[in-house]
Amino acid sequence: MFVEHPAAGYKKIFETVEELNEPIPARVIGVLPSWLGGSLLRMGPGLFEVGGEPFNHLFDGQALIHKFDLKNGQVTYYRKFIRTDTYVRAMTENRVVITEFGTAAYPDPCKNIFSRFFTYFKGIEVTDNCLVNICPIGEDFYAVTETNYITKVDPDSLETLKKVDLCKYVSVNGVTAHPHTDADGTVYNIGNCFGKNFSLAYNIVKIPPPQEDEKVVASVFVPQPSTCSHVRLCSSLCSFGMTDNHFVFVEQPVKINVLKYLSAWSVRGTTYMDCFESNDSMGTWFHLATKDPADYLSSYKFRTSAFNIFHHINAYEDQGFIVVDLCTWKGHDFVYDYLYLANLKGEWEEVKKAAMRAPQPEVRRYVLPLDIHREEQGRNLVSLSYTTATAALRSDGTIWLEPEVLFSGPRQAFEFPQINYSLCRGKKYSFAYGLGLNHFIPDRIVKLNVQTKETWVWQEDECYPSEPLFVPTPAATEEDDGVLLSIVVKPGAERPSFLLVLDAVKLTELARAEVNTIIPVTLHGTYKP
Ligand SMILES: CCC[C@@H](CCO)COc1cccc([C@H](O)CCN)c1
Repeated sequence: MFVEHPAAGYKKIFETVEELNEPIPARVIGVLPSWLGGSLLRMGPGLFEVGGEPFNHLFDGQALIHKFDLKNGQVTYYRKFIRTDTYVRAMTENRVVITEFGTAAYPDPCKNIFSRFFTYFKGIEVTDNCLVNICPIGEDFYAVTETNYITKVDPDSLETLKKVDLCKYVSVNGVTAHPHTDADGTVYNIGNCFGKNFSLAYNIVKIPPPQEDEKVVASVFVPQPSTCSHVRLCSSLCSFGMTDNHFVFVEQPVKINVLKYLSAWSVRGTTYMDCFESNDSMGTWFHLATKDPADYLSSYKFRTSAFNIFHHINAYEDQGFIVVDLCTWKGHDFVYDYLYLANLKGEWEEVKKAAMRAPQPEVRRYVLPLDIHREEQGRNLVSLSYTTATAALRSDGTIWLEPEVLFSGPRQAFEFPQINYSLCRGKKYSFAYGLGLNHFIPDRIVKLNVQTKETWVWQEDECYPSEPLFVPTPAATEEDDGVLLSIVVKPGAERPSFLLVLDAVKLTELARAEVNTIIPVTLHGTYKP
């Protein structure tokens, strides 16, 4: 059923590399589509220790931006560290200065006992380590994590341009690394707001398309705080769904302990990971808001059994229902507990053992009925012919959801999902592309027909790919007429990394562009035509 990795070659994608001073040529094998001329931009961790002090978690390494330029069948590769405050200060002081997701910074050992003591009472310095994604916003590109800091980057020179504090524009403590972009260029995002007197909310943020020389200004779009399931805890949000007329966001039973988060790490060595706690009784809630006018629909109380969710695949409206496709991890234990580097860099038998205890991955379809008449309870309200997902009214006025499983394999996740976004975002669709995680180790690329459940796989021995990005063939009308781009690491090879170009219909290889350097793990990215 799944490939074994006893040689543990995957360790190499979690090791520090140096940035490049100028782009390096890649050796192209195969034939690149002549129309494919642009840049693949991706973010990931690239520095995994400072001054001999290792980072602990997958989301701690210092942000490294990667760029594959494709032009007239030629390919070059380039990468630079983002000059974030956290990176610059770590380089200057040769130690971990800013607390990262799973690694605590300690006061400067060179300072005297008093100044060290008082650093514990200074507000926390929230990290700007934008290692998760690179997103186009209007004409600009921002490297992002999930805190309030986003970093403007030049997509050609990879120079760091400007650090932006979203708190100056909207009341959010952070936004997801997965914004949605409308056909008219409007960018939407969602974030936690643990505002004044802890009025917890999930605020949806709207960044209008750039008018002439108007600054990119965000505004809070769904102002009313949504009733968080718990008064002091809000859920960690990683992505959300957007249809033609609605936003869908899932409140998962992994909560941020706001008191801990805002108490300035007073407990020595607190990290962001220490601020999460699982709620073992709420299950998982779905929330709906309308887009225009912006309004939170508090009467829709959708409930289901507990799961973790980081990545929405797509959501669309059909005959009065909202269809929501998700990459879930069953249960309320926090999946990020299994993403410490010590775990990901372990021996293969250890990696498999850890994954046995973890929440199990499953691609699921949930269907949310929009017109709820207070009719008899228990009846299935979903009347779509093509899905077995159900929704039933309960005596307490909530609506219990049961999913249709689109893909499931023991410790085989279909994750980092991508679609033909420009054609299908918010629309009824057929194809999702994903990175296959084998006991959390990325070792294959998968295509899933979400209507028929048919799958296609690209896999090669000792190869560790990244999230596959779909690029449509110009003027294509077929949903899967295009290519998939993925960065693959093959540690034993003479040229140990390559850009893989697959035909998206059957995942057949068109070309690969090999470079003689290891490219560490990348999380998300974008293709700039
Ligand atoms: C207690 C959690 C706080 C929230 C921000 C406030 O909404 C998450 O904060 C971080 C901090 C560092 C790296 C990250 C990564 O983006 C995670 C992986 N997606 C998230």
